[in-house]
Order: sequence, then C-alpha cells, then structure tokens
Amino acid sequence: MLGGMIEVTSLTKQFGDKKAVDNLSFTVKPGIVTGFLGPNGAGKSTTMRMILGLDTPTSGSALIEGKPYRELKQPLRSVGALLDAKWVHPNRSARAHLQWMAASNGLPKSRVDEVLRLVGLSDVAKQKAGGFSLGMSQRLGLAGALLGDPKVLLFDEPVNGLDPEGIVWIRKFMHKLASEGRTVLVSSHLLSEMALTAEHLVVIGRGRLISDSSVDQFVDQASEASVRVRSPQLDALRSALTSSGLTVREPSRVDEVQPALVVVNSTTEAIGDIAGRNGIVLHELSSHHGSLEEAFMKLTGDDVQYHGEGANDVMGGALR
Ligand SMILES: Nc1ncnc2c1ncn2[C@@H]1O[C@H](COP(=O)(O)OP(=O)(O)OP(=O)(O)O)[C@@H](O)[C@H]1O
Repeated sequence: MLGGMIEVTSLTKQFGDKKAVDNLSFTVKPGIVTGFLGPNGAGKSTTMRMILGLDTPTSGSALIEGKPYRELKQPLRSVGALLDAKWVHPNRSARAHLQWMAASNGLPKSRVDEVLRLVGLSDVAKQKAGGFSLGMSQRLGLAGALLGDPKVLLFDEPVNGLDPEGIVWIRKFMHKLASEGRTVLVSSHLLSEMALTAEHLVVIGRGRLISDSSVDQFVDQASEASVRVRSPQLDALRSALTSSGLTVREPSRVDEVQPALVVVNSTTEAIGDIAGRNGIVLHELSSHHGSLEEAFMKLTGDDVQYHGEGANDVMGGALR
C-alpha cells in the first residue's frame, strides 16, 4: 500500500451569497477508485480545486496525507490531478511539455519517457500537443499527473467527450492505478459510468453530502427492494401475503406467460415460508433491486439544480 488518504472536513466554499460547497465531510481511501458523483453544479469541481489548493475554503479543511496541499513539500510527488485536459502550450511537443513540467517541479527528466510509455504516447511524443485529439490530450494530462509518481490522483470528469474506446481505456487505467495502492478520486455526473468505474461513491447535491457508501450500498439504500412471485394460485397467494401484513402490488410489466405479483420490502425467505405454510405452489420467487440511476434520482431528487430538456433521459445515464 502506498497510503495517501484525502480527508475533507466540514469543507465550505461561499461565492458571494452562493454556497458552492456546504459543510462537506468525507475521506477517500487508498487502493480503490472512489467516485465523486453529483449533478451539474453540485460543487464537485470546487471541492477538487480546494483539495488541490487552487481555491481557498471559506471554512473547514481538505487535507492530503494530513496536510493542506499548499504545505506539501513536493506536491507533484504526493498528488497528481487531471482537471482540464486542454491545458498545454499548443506549440510544444508532448515530450517538451512534460520536460518543462518535470524541470519546474524538480522531477527527474528520465521520468518523462516513462510516463509517455505508461499512457501510450511514446510514438507521438515529438508531435505538437495543440494538434492532439481530446483522447490524446487526456492521455497527456494523465502523463503529467503521473510525473511525480504520486500516491493520490484526482480526475475531474475525465471521460467527458471521449469516444467509447477512450472511456474504456481511462477506466482500466484508473483501476490499475488503484490496484497499485494509490488513492483515486474521480468526479462524474455519469451514473452508469461510475457504476462501472468506482467501488465507493461519495454523492453530493447542492454542495452537501448525500451519501458516502459502496456502490452496492448506495443502490440498496435508495432503491426499492422487491420480490417477484409467480404462482398458478395467485389469488390465494395474494390473500395469504396481505393477511401476513405484506404490501403487494401488480407488476408494472404485464407478463404474458403467467401473472405475477410484486411484494415490496420483504424477503424471498419470508414469502416462501408464507406460501409453504398455506400449501401454495410457486413458479418464481426472485428478488429485484432498482438501478443506480433510480437510486441517484431518488436521493438527489430536489438537489438537481438544473432540470434541462434531457431530464427524462437521466435513465440513459447522463444528468445534463
Ligand atoms: N468562481 C466562482 N464564482 C462564483 N460561483 C462559482 C464559482 N465557481 C463555481 N461557482 C458556482 O458554484 C456551484 C458549484 O460549481 P462546481 O463547478 O463546483 O460544480 P460541479 O459539481 O463541478 O458542476 P459541473 O459538473 O457543472 O462542473 C455552481 O453553482 C457554480 O455556478
């Protein structure tokens, strides 16, 4: 384990009369990818900027290995960040850009070719960064973040605008970095992406903490757990379940093969026992959970700041 915890405590940032981050506390642990999820304007970038010492908190603290960023002796050896992929001198080659970064941060020049190889840019190292595609710029940004071989890595919306191949590549890369024992915090408004990328989720809305849990717990906590049952004796089953105090509803999807019932907030064991005691034959007994998207919408609900035209497309994964 490389160590390298991020500790955010009662962090608040006020811009005029707007609280962009509101009394936020969470920790980010090494060895896993932690997703930082929230709708547009929730305060993710502002939080990351405060962790990186680019914005000063109004109150509270954001520490890396127990210190504020500005007190780190060699920051690039502790933290690497990918905030804005297009932040390079357009006329500099990829290698020259990284050499300049290494020189100005007291890092060995030999590391430049190493990181170019790590991100797969060795063959284009001499090309001008200004002509790079977004995917290549992301890789170059990542190479810069890795220059100091840091224990902690922060990525702000790294897959924005990337093609599917680029998305898969970044996702795998983040997994690799975490498996090496690094602390990886990645922000996104894309739920479906986070479900595939992160193991742990810190969810915020309007600057406030909404949830801090594993992806699985997040879904369990927010989405309705239900049990689906099919039986040739459906009426008898319905009355046995309701007289045991369970809530039964008709399934939203009509089943052509055999009618079914949905029982909320119960377990397959409890329902199987009731059926058994009443001599009722079951043809299906299965538990179901809502999707990550449903869970997110339920939890953030009123916290979604801007309901754009695409609000109904949220189930497709994007929140803006
Ligand atoms: N420098 C600033 N001055 C004033 N308001 C700001 C500033 N930076 C951010 N805000 C406001 O703070 C809130 C949080 O913004 P932030 O960019 O941190 O959110 P976000 O979750 O990263 O969203 P996005 O995904 O859109 O970047 C927004 O309402 C934004 O308009």
